[in-house]
Amino acid sequence: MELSICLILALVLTFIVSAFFLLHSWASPKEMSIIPGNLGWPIVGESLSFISEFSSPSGIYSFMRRRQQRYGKVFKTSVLGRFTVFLTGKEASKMLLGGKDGMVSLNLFYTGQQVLGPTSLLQTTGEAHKRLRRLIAEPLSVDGLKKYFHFINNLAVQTLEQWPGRTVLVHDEASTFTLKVIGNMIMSLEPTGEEQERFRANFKIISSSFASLPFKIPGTAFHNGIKARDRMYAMLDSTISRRRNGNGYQQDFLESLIRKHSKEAEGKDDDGKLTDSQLKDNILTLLIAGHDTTTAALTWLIKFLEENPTVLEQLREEHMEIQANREGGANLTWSEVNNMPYTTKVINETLRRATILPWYSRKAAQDFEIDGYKIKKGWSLNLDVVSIHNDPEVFPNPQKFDPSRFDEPLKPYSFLGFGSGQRMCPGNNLAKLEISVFIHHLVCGYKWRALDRDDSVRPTLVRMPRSKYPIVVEPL
Ligand code: HEM
Repeated sequence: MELSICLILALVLTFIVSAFFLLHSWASPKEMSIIPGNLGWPIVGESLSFISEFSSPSGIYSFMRRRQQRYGKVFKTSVLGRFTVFLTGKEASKMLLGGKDGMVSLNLFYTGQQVLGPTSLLQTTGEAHKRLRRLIAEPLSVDGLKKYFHFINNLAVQTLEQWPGRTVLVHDEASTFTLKVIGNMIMSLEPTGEEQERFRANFKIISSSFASLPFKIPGTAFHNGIKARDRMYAMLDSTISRRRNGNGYQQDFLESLIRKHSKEAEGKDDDGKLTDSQLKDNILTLLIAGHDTTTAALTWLIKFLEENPTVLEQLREEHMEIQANREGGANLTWSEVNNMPYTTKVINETLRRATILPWYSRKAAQDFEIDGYKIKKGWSLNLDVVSIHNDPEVFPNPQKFDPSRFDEPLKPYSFLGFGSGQRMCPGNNLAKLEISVFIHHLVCGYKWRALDRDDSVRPTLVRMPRSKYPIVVEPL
C-alpha cells in the first residue's frame, strides 16, 4: 500500500515537473535560442540568484559579470517573470538609447503601466512622446527652476536644523525632503499640514505598488496602489477645478500646464493640448520617476562622503569658499548654486558608483541587429548599466569613489547616470539643484558619523542602502 502511494506521488511529481518544463519551453520565444545564455528554472527562471545578488553590495554586477564571462556582452535569461536579453557596452547603449525613433519603447512592469495610466510619458513613443517632453522641458529647465530655489533652500536649512542630537535615518529624511520639494513644485503644496500628509500617505502607497505582484485583489499592494492613485487624482482634480475657477492661482508646474497646455474635456478638437487625464498621468509620472531616484542619490552621496574623508574635505573647501566670498553672511544664492564645479563631479561620481537604476528596460518595437545578434520585435531588452559604470578601461579601479574621473569630459555612452538619448532624464536639473543646495548646508554647518557599516542594498527597482544609512550629527 505504502509503495503504491509513493509510486503515485512520484508519478504526480514527474508529471508536474515535466509540465513545468514543457510550459517553459513553449512560452520562451523560439528565436531567442540563437542568443547565448540560460533561461533557468520554469517560471522563476534565474530570478532567485538575480534578486539575492541585487541585494549584495556589488548589486547585479556579479550576476552580470559571471554571465558576460561565460556568454559575452549579449546574453538571455529569465528574471522577474520575463524572458529577457541583457546587453552592455557602447554599441548596445547607442542602439537602445540613441537609436532610431520608434525602434524600442520603455518596458514597464504590468503594475507600473496600470498605476501610471496609458498616457504617461513612460508609455508613449514617437511624436506623442516628443510632444510631452517639450511640454515639461521648460518648467524643468535651469531657468524654469529658479522660482523654486528659495523653497528648496529654506527647506534644506530647516531639515538640517532638526538633525543634531538624535539618530538620523538619512534615507527617510532625504525622502521627506525630496517629496516636499516636488509637491511644492508641482502643485504648491505647503511643507506641513493636512494636505501634505494626505499627499505623502497616498504617494507612499502608490510608490510601493509600482513594481508589485500583478494581483488586483483587496489587500494587495497593487489594489491599494490603484486606490491611492485614484485618491491622488481626486486631489489634483479639485486643485485643477479651483484654479480654473480663478481661485488659488500659483506659479507652479500644474498652473503652467493648465494655462498653456490643457483642455477641459476629452473629445474637443485635438489642438495639441493635454486632456485632464493626460495631465494627471504625467504629473504622477514626474512624482514617481523623480522621488525615489533623488532620495537614493542624496543618501548615497552623504554615505560616500563619510567613507571618503579627502573628497569630503575638498567638497567642504568649495562650499566654505562660496560662503566666505558672500557679503554679510547672506544666504546661498541662485548664481552660487549654479557654479559648484567640484560638487557636480561628486554628484556624477555618486551616480556612477551607486548606479541607482542598474538597468534600463526596453521592448523591441521592430526587428534589428545589435553586436551581430538579430533582435526580434516584442523582445524584452535590458541595458546593463552597472557593467558600463564599472568598466575598468574607462574607470580604473571602479570601486574607488573618485570624483576626479570627471575632470575631463568622458566619451559618449560611458557614463549614463541620467541616461542618454530620447529618454534622458528630464528631471536632471531639478535633482542636481536639490542635491547641491542640501549638500551646501550640510558640509558648511555639520559633521556626521555613520552608525552602521552594512553595505547591502534593498531589493527594489531603485538601489538604496538597506540600513537607510543611520548617522549621528553635530554642528561643525
Ligand atoms: C538623481 C536623481 C535622478 C536620477 C538618477 C534619474 C535617472 C533617470 C534615468 C537614468 C532615466 C532614463 C531611464 C531610461 O532610459 O530607461 C530617467 C528618466 C526619467 N526621469 Fe529621472 N532621474 C532622477 C531624477 C528625476 C527627477 C527629479 C524627475 C522629475 C521631476 C525625473 C523624471 C524622469 C522622467 C519623467 C523620466 C522618463 C523620461 C522619458 O521616458 O522620456 N527624474 N531618469
